[in-house]
Amino acid sequence: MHFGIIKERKNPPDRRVVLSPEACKQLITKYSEAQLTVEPSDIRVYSDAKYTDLGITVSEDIADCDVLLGVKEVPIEALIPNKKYFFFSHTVKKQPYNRKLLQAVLEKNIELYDHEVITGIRGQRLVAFGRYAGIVGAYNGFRALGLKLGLFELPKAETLPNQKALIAALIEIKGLLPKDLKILLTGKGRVGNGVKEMLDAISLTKVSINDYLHHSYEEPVYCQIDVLEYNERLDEQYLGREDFYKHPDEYVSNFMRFAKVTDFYIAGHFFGDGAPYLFTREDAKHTNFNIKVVADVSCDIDGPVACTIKPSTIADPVYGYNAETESEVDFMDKDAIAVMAVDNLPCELPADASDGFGEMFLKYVIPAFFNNDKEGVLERARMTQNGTLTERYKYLEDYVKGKE
Ligand SMILES: NC(=O)c1ccc[n+]([C@@H]2O[C@H](COP(=O)([O-])OP(=O)(O)OC[C@H]3O[C@@H](n4cnc5c(N)ncnc54)[C@H](O)[C@@H]3O)[C@@H](O)[C@H]2O)c1
Repeated sequence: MHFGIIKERKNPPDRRVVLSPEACKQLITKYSEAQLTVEPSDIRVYSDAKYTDLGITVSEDIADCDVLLGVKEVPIEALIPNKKYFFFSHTVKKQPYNRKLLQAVLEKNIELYDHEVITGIRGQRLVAFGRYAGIVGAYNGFRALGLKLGLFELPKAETLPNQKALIAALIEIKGLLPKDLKILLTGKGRVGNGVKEMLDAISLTKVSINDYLHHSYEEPVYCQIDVLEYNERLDEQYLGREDFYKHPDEYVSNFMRFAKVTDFYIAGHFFGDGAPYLFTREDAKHTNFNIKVVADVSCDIDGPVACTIKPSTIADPVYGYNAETESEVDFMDKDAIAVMAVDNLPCELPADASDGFGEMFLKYVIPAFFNNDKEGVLERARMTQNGTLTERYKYLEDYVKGKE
């Protein structure tokens, strides 16, 4: 089996890679029958030399590879026919902007395995960047808070080398945070726990929901909540999280009790179809609404977190939302809520994100090539084969044909 690490070609440039030099080394050491070629790249976070230093082949010639590994969508003209490809195709939700890409994959007889649908037997995702979105999202949130309140200026995350450096920068400004700051975090998945990792790394005190809602503190504190804390059933029964996932229409938001006491809100939840908005534009107008800074890692636009009216960019990460006029304003305006809603946060931490992703890929995906895919990992992630959609992805047929 000959693996190829492809050069990222999408714009804006993405510096991440599926396998770091160290991960490549591990792969060829563990599987003597594996071959590996890395396509040269001048934007990748790890230089070509870092690969060659470890004895990994770097070459423009990847025509002999069987399996090509990338992160972002591969431009159609760069797709090599008859190969197996792994990348984020952003087609599984029928995204209109990638219809042509999936059509080209089928025309070129490519076997596409999308990272987003690499799952375990119970349907859980096995490889993802969410943790890194949480890590950078928390950092960027503090950066926005410092600017908004005029308290401190943190460097941009992308200028720092790794998570350790982000933590060190936050520790330096910790003493400048408002003494009574209350931070709310929604979500307990990959993103939510990535955020939590950062809050814990700077030793912020975590408090219970009851204490968060009813007590005042003389130090910054945070509270992490999940769906059943920010929603409640219309009939007030408690039926567990699965019930919420299955019947979101039977719930209403219970978020305002938190919004009344929160200064800085970090959104790290997943928002499912049909779930109640956490807070609406009307809620944000309420005199009791206290949130001044939002780091929206979830980043659902014009929906559950009403002040997220657009995604922001790494270059210009913070904008302001005026609740009264429901419009974008300068985030430094007195009445503006400062919103950080960068939708490609892991790109700001390309080395750590690549290292972490590669570890998961080595652990969960690579073995499947050598054990006859005994866990079904490849089978579940294979979207196309022999020029057609596989059974599991047949629901994309009308999308591919341009009918929806
Ligand atoms: N801004 C970025 O750069 C970036 C990067 C990665 C992920 N994200 C987004 O962050 C969000 C969270 O991702 P994650 O990887 O932490 O997800 P996850 O599946 O690991 O965690 C999901 C969390 O949301 C809650 N949740 C609420 N409604 C749910 C539902 N209907 N189904 C499942 N879980 C539900 C879960 O209880 C859990 O706490 C996603 O919307 C994702 O698109 C953003």
